[in-house]
Amino acid sequence: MEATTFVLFGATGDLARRKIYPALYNLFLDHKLHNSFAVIGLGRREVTDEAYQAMVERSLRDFSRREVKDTASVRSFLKAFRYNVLDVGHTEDYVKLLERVEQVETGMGSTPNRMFYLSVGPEFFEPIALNIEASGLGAAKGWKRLVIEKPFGHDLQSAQELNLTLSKAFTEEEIYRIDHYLGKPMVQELDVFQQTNPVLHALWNNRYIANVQITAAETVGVEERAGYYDHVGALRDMFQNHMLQLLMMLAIRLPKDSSADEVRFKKREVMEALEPLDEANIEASVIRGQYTAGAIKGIPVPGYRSEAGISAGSMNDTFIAARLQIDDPFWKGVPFYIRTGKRMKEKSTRIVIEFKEPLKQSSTVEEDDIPNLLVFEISPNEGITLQLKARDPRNKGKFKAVHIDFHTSSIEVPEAYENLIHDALNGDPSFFAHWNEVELSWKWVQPILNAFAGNSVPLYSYAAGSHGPAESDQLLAQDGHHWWLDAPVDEASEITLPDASNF
Ligand SMILES: NC(=O)C1=CN([C@@H]2O[C@H](COP(=O)(O)OP(=O)(O)OC[C@H]3O[C@@H](n4cnc5c(N)ncnc54)[C@H](OP(=O)(O)O)[C@@H]3O)[C@@H](O)[C@H]2O)C=CC1
Ligand SMILES: O=C1O[C@H](COP(=O)(O)O)[C@@H](O)[C@H](O)[C@H]1O
Repeated sequence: MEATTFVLFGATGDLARRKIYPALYNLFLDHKLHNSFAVIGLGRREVTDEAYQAMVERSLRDFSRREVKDTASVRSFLKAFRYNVLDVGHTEDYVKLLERVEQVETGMGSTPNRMFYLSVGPEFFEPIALNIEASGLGAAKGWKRLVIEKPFGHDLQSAQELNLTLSKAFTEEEIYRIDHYLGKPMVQELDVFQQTNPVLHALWNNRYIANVQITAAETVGVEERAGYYDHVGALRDMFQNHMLQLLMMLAIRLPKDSSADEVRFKKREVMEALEPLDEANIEASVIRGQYTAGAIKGIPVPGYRSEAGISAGSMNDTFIAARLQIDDPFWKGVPFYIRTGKRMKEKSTRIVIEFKEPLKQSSTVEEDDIPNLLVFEISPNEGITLQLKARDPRNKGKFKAVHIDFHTSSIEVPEAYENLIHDALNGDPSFFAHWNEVELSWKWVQPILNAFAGNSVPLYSYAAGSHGPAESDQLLAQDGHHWWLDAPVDEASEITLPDASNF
């Protein structure tokens, strides 16, 4: 870790308060911040340094996963925070910012390494990057890095344009594109499990795996974000970035101790091997859904079109499920089923790997079908479960499922933003999205965007509190598969593996 000036655009915003300050605080408590570490928060509001520090402190109390009680350490942490007024469009504000940054760096007596964190709306990414370059803020003796939040573009063309503009001020090596799913501890473990466990390594291919199911289900609706979400939908908001990143992390085959460059190269290979969809036949592989009124944990909730700020005739997707195929020697013939949606039965992000049954004659789902599954629980719970089919000693001729479980408590593991900010401060890009991945993701998604825009794909409805449209079940059923581990509707929302019995 080196001395760093952390220049935070959007310092008074929601993301900064909910994620960035708590993450920095936890890094501070874990002695992962350099002694010469300063934050300069920016926004249009007139805020004194003291008021800014009080706001940061409040955000720790409201959102930190750790109890904030040791006032001496909180005070010591807050000393690093200063605030400057800056309106993105005012070039003179960048000149004032440069003066402040230099003053702080001189005070610390440190090499001026600068991390510019853009926690602002996407319409500001380009002007900020260009003004950093024009004002000289980016010309310090030390390193400079740009951390950029999603969304990275609205479609393929706008993403390419954004990247071109950013590249006028920052090289690819200096750009850290945040995809917070890549910061989730279990996602960071995926390649390690596969690389370091000979059993998993040997099974990680189309000879043994029947299908892979990736789910990110949310119980929340559009919340306060109608203006953003109604123009974006589940495809852009979750699928193009988080879901495809999960697919890449699961499907890459890496040699042990791979470098960041190798990880990114292999992810790119996965995206290049993803079979493109035929725009004229998107509905064969993609299910688009929108929630109607229903109940979440027994509490009635309105349908999407009745949410505040959503137009009555909105055709926006709040759910998407898709079948993807990777055309490479390891994965050819293994369907990857991906789904994500708002207002679903439970909050759960997980990957389920279903293994093939060597002796099974037919591919249809049988009554007492007990599959061999490997389940990665990513959030909100963290854990891994191996479900094995075994003989039931009390019930001759029958089988039962046995489970090998490993689960951690959420207090024990760092949050995604802690991992990511720590990596960016250390110059480790392994868990950030490289431009190649982002561009290939948009390229793969673009025919679906076009089909949605032209309404050539049906928009199926699903009741809030369900597992999505019935057609998403059909997508798997036609291949002889079904989604595993969906919690029964109208029962507790905890996921329970069927017939759980631990060794
Ligand atoms: N909130 C979240 O959970 C997530 C957010 N993101 C992304 O992070 C980014 C920030 O989101 P969020 O914090 O929710 O947004 P907010 O609207 O809560 O905050 C926006 C911030 O930008 C500042 N700002 C707005 N206009 C200007 C301007 N003209 N010049 C300078 N500063 C300005 C605001 O300060 P002021 O009003 O004082 O100028 C405020 O600090 C977005 O790109 C979003 O997509 C990504 C994932 C999750
Ligand atoms: O990026 C986003 O992610 C959240 C879901 O994140 P999670 O960590 O809670 O799974 C989603 O609610 C939001 O719409 C999207 O922009």
